[in-house]
Amino acid sequence: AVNHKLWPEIEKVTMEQLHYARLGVGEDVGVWQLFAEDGEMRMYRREEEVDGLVVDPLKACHVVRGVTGRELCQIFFSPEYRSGWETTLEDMTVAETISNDTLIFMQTHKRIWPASQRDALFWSHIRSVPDTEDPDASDLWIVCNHSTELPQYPPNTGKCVRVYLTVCLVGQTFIDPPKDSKKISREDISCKITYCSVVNPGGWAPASVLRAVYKREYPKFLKRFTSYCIEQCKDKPIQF
Ligand SMILES: O=S(=O)(CCO)c1ccc(-c2ccc(C3CCCC3)c([C@@H]3C[C@@H]3c3ccccn3)c2)cc1
Repeated sequence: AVNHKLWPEIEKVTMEQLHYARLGVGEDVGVWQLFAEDGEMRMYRREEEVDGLVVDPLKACHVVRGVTGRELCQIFFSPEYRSGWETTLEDMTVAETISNDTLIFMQTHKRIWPASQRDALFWSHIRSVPDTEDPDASDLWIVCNHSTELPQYPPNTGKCVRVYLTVCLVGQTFIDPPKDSKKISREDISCKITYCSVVNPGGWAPASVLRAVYKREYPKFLKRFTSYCIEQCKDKPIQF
């Protein structure tokens, strides 16, 4: 994929998102508001508008037991699992396969009344990176989704308004070694997740409506996604 014309952007945005995800909510610029909590899940947002459109950045931290960062990111990245966890999807197609770790998705999301229906066209890239801060720690896995353009999918031509998004999901595996050097099992592993998203709704939608949608949909999405991963992985050999 290194010779693809999008590669410089993919490299830049993915590494920027990795840095951004690793900033704690205290270290980041701007004030994060905790707006949802459920067990180990903490969901923060910042209220931001661009041209009068709500584009509230979102950052969610969670810990999921029994799956690795690699397994979690592979499920988030792979098209074949998406309909199992992305409940707001009406349609999804892989518009281009750039390489085995980089795809371009065209997705139509279900209409969320009273906003008009949205679609999203974005490249999606998965990679693992060594943890620079702690060389003993396991690799970080990241999936980065970033809006892009393709001539065969011009925006705002049909019924849907095109959203513009940048999303990342970062997973890091932690192993709690079992006693007397038994084989590591799923009870001994957990995964720390950071999910970041900025979604520009593309066309006008009332701020109050969008904020209500975000408040309702994001916690639901992350809970459903993580339980889906646990379900998918539980009877399979661990992929570190
Ligand atoms: O992480 S992903 O890459 C996973 C791949 O699917 C992703 C996540 C979210 C979106 C998304 C697209 C549109 C909208 C809105 C904007 C105006 C009307 C619809 C929303 C709103 C925030 C709410 C929402 C949040 C979570 C899940 C679905 N819905 C979210 C797209 C992709």
